[in-house]
Parts: sequence; C-alpha cells; structure tokens
Amino acid sequence: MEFEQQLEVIKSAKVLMVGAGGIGCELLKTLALSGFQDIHIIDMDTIEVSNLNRQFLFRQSHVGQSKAKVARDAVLRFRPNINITPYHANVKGPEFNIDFFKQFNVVLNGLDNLDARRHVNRLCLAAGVPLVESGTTGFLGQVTVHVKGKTECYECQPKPTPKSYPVCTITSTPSKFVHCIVWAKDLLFAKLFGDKNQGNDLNTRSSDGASSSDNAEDAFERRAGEDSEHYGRRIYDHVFGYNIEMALGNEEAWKNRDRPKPIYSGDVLPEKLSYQNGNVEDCPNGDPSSVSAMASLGLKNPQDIWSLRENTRVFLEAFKLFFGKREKEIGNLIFDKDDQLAVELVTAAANIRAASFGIPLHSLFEAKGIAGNIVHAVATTNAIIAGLIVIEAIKVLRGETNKYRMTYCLEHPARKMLLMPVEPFEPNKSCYVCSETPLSLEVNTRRSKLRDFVDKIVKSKLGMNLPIIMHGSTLLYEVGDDLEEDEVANYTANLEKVLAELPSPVTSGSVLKVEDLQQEFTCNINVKHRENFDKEKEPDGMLLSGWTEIPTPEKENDSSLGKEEIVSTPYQTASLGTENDDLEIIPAGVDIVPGGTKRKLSDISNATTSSSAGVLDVTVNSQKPEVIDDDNDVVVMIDGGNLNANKKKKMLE
Ligand SMILES: Nc1ncnc2c1ncn2[C@@H]1O[C@H](COP(=O)(O)OP(=O)(O)OP(=O)(O)O)[C@@H](O)[C@H]1O
Ligand SMILES: [Zn+2]
Repeated sequence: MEFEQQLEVIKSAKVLMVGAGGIGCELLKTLALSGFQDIHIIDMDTIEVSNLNRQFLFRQSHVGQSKAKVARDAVLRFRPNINITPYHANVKGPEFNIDFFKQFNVVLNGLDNLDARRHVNRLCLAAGVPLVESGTTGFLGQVTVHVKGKTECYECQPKPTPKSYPVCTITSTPSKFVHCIVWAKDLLFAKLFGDKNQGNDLNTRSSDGASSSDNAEDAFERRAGEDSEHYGRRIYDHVFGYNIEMALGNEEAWKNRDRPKPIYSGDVLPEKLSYQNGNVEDCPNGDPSSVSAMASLGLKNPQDIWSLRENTRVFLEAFKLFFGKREKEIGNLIFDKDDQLAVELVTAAANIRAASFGIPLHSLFEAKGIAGNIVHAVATTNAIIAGLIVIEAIKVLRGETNKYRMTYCLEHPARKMLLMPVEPFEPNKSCYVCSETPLSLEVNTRRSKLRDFVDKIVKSKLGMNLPIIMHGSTLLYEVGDDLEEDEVANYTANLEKVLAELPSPVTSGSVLKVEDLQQEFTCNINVKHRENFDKEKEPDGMLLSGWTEIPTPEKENDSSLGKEEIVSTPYQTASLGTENDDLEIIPAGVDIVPGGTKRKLSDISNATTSSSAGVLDVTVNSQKPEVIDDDNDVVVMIDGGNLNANKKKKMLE
C-alpha cells in the first residue's frame, strides 16, 4: 500500500533538473528508473570528449551536441513512454522565470557553479518550489534539501571563498609547491602576458642605469631589436636571479628559514636552446593553441619530473613560442589550464622557483592539477549523490518534512560510514535572501563610484544579473533591453560618479534598495561611510556584512613574513581545490550562528584522515550509529546526541 502510494506520487510529479553533466546523467537515469514520468532538463552545454568517461549517457558521436537533448534521447531508449523535455539553455535566461518554476513540484540541481545555484535558489524561493541541491568533488559529495520556511535556503550561510595566500608568502617566502604555482600563474604569467594595467606584486624593477628605484628600468620591457631568447633569459635572470639576490639582502627575513639560492640561466644552460625534433618553426595545424614547448624540445611524458636544466629549457622555449607564435594574444591572456603552452611555462617557472627555495619539483601533470584546481571527478560519487537526490525528492513529494536529511558523502569512513546524514537546519532569520534582512555596507562614499558598488557588491557578492538600484524614489541604475537612450546615458554617467555625488547622494545612513526582477529578489543595504580600508584584507575597498555572524578565524601568523598561509576570508576552507566551488564544506572547529542558534561544527577528522574530508558541517560524537529510519531508506543517523540535542534547531514542522 505504502509502496503504491509512493509510486503514485512519483508518477504524478513534474520535476525540473538543472544540469545534465556528471551528476545530471546519473540523476536522469535514476529518476527514470524510479518511475518518474515528467522530467524537464535544462543544460546550457554541449558534450565534450572529456565528459565521456563519466557522463555515460553520451558517446563519442554526440560530441558537440546539446547535453540536455542527448541525455533525453539516451534515456528514452530504455524508458520510451515517459516525458522528458530538454532545454539547451542557460537557467539564468529570462524564459525560466517564476511562472516557469511554479509548474514543478520539485527542482533538482546538478550544477557546478555557485552563480547558477544561487540563481535557482532565488527562483525556487520566489516560486515556492522545494529545491534539492547537490555537489561533488572527487570522493566528496553532498545533498541538501531547501524548502521555504522549513529548512535553510541555499544562501542562509555565506559560502567559503577559494583559498588565497598572503602576498608575502607568494612574493617572498614560498614554502610549498602551490606557493610557487600561484606565483608563476598569478604574478609572472599575468605580468608577461596579461593586461598591463592590472596591479601586480611582482618585483619588476631592476637597478640598471639608475640609483633611485623609481627611475630604474622595468626589466619586463622588451628592448628594441632584442631577440626572444635573449629577452627570455633576461626575464629569467631577473626573477630567479636578481630578485632573489635582492631578497637575500634582507637578513632579518632569513634568520629562521633556509636562504633561497639565486639561479641564472647562463649557469644552468650556458649554450643556446637546442631542439630535439626540429619542429620549432612550424605552427602545427596552423593552430596557435597547439603550440607546445614540450613538443619542440622532444619531451613526451607529462608525468616526468624535469630537472632544473629541463625546466630552464621549457621556460625559455615556451617564452620564445609565446612571442614567436602567439604574439597577438599577448596583453590579453589569462591563465587557462587547458592552454598547453601556458601550463608549460607556469610549470617550468614554478619548478625553477621551487628549486631556488629548496622545495621539491613536480611534473607538468601535477602542476597542471594544482594550477587549474583540478580534482578528478569520481563517477561513483556522482551516482551515490544522484541516488540520494532522488530519495530526498521523494520525501519532499510525500511531504515527509521530518525525514529530510542533508547527506554528506565522505572520502574515508567515519565510524564505518561513508554517508553522513544530518537533519536540516531551520532558515537563518538573518538571511538576506530568504528572510529579507537588510545588509550593511561600509564604504568610502566620497571615493567609491557607483560602478564599484555594482561590480563588487551587487554582481559579485549578491550574485544579481539584471540589477535595479534605487535610493529612495530615485532610480540610480538599471539594465535591460527596453531602456530609452537617454536612460542608458543617464545610468552610464551615474556609474562613473562617486556615491556621495549621485543625483540622489548616497552618504552615511542612506538605504539602497537593490532588486533583480529576473530573480524576483530584493534586498536593502544600509550604507555607512568609512574613510579607510586595508588594501590587503579589504581589497574591494568596501565591506558588506549582515546576514550571518561570521566566525572569527583563529589568528594565524599574518606578520609580513608569516610561516603559515592564512586565508583571506574568515573561513578556512578545505583545500578541495575545486574549480567550481561544488562543495560548501565548512571547516572543523568553527561555530556558525545561523538564525541565532549555535551550530557546533566539530571535527570529525579524528575519524577521517584526509584534511579535505575532515571538515564537515556536522557534529559527531563517539556513539554508535543507529538506524533511525524504519523504512528501507539508506538513511542512517549517528545517534541523537550527534547534533547536541539542545543546541540543534529542528526544522519547523
Ligand atoms: N547556468 C547554467 N545553466 C544551465 N546549465 C548549467 C549552468 N551552469 C552549469 N550548467 C551545467 O551543469 C553541468 C555540470 O556538470 P559537471 O559538473 O559534470 O560539469 P561538466 O562541465 O560536464 O564537466 P567538467 O567541468 O568536469 O568538464 C554542466 O553540464 C553545465 O553545462
Ligand atoms: Zn536563506
């Protein structure tokens, strides 16, 4: 009877899946095999060769076709009588508005980025449709349930931002290979090939020709008529030789650490570059993206660890190839893990720097993984997560509110369990997304322009696409296709004005109303003037706060020559190194205060060994797990004490 009821609920449900990638393929298959009959799928991508190892609904012959459409066709072959409606489109598009969302009983996310997840969260809240959210990174995964008014929304807690390092560790005192990679990628590569107007902490001055450092020549400028190997060697000697000599001059810095050794190209590679396979002059296939220093030097295996001499050859050769074959792109390049030549140059540079600082060298394969924040996807994790999404979706459809679980998939068993289910939390009463709580913004109203506010706060922090900004009854900014020419001119002019000089001046005490009509989302921001900001800690020159009490990080050594890296945010995120912020795993030992209730996040890493898995949003005590669900769900729950019964906020029934 129970089973029949369940099947009825499943058969009559209309569900929306967003994302038909790694999780999405598994999810669509599991939904279809579980009896779902009306499934809509949105995915904006086409199939790539690299998807085929795990996105099993796709085959080689589908490369280049819409994921949503091919996924539909593949599933219809074994479930021909169900309805699957594909949309090859961005979920942020205007066609997927509140009315579109309202037609569904539940929305299931299999996305890979924060931006789209926040967008779907807002539309689900506006449309009153429950959301089952998911993410995986390697062996780690999670599924969470978000039902308006009952459980926390996807944005009830701020998300950890990617790990960052203090500038001094990167520029002066690297102690790990990752520091050398960040230096090679964000400083050296950006300086050589990126936008010249971007600020850069690389020391580019040489003392040649002038005593005052202001007048010293920029060592990075190519001299008239200079050949590219000479130019490359000059840069090499500057960054790996001269700059290290300069740093060594600061005796204080090296009292408690090993002194780096300056490296000059002439010492490592006295002779001119020589080639193994002689294909230097040709651009294979005429395609600049296939230019490779490894290929022209005859280095074949990306898993080999090159010697200092080989790294030097790769560096100089990659440098030459950039100037010889890809000159047009110079000035606009941004490091991309799929750009072979860029990866070669960054690997070689990071290794030469590592050699100088006594840090072990790494292969190109490893360096690429670190530079591109690549965590290899694990198909089984996606399959497990997809199964859990369906389990939660069925509970949502049956209205079994008290059975909802957020479930974490671990890398190492914690007390013999790989799946860690936790009762969801109630909405955060100060969430600016689901509770309409105003935010606060500290900003220098006489220095910051409206453009800074739009870019750094409205788009980047609040994740709005088509914002409208109002101050009282004055419209300060709006975007959209249906604006008159004079309106566009007016808003464009406003962007360049400082806040205090806008047509309706924004000063301390002003309240700005920011709205995104597409997301059906509005929030108020209380403005407070502040004169100065710490460039390193508050690079935006403004500070947004308000929707949750942010835990204070344990202060690590942030002195100018710190021993440990610190993160730039209060969250010490696990170094999941995900390129796509898939998991919002929160560090061990940090208390978060959602909705005014203490949520203890204690360390389960004593039960897990990996630092990345040992950071979960749950509290576990040493009691034995107990099966608490009496139906045959896979849900097991660590005994009731786990969340500290008196501290745990149960969902509102
Ligand atoms: N805004 C969006 N609108 C629609 N689909 C989206 C949006 N953002 C991401 N997606 C889809 O979500 C899916 C995520 O799947 P997955 O994490 O497996 O990524 P992938 O791009 O397939 O693989 P990889 O990034 O590892 O190469 C992708 O198919 C992607 O197209
Ligand atoms: Zn919320």
